[in-house]
Amino acid sequence: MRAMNTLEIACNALATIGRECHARGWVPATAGNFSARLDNARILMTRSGRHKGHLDSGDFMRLDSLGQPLDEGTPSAEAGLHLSLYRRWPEVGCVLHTHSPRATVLSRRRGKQIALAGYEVLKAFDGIQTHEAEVTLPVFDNDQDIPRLGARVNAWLDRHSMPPGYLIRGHGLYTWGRDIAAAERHLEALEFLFECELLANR
Ligand SMILES: CSC[C@@H](O)[C@@H](O)C(=O)COP(=O)(O)O
Ligand SMILES: [Zn+2]
Repeated sequence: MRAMNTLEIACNALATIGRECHARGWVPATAGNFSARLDNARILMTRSGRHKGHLDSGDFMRLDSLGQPLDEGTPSAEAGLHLSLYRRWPEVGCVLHTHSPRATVLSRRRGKQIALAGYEVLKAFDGIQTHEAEVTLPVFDNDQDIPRLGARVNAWLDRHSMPPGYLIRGHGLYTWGRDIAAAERHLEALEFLFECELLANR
């Protein structure tokens, strides 16, 4: 049997994450977008408007590091937010954006950031070895103008160390990792922590 190439492996892995996220209600009604770094020059990105629970290889396209399409079609409307993260951190290999009810409700309830502290599951994040830790997620007001939203995100990231993700108010979560598995782990950990925060502050 022929071995799968990097592109096929990434498409399959992101499609699997899409199915799992859809089953959990985290990517309703075509919401969300996913990407993975293929190599130094190319990013694999979901096409705009595709249902993330039913992704196949035709639902992805490749972009160069500046966001120029390398395949025909229209990439995610939020591709610019993904590309900024890849440009900022060469070690980032995958970016996942989801619209879970928990992330949406929590982002509407709180101020400009959410602090997560004292949880064992914080150890799911790279570099954290104890529950006696705190991570802070910024919350940005939503904006349909993605370059303008991206500029606000970048201004915050310029002044802080890498968070495990960020929330967009009333919209959803962006998270990432050094590879697809790490980004998925961060997504699951953050969703668990969001649920804990909501349960604790009903
Ligand atoms: C179902 S509305 C969701 C969109 O507005 C957007 O926020 C989103 O996550 C998906 O956009 P897409 O262009 O398909 O990547
Ligand atoms: Zn979205």
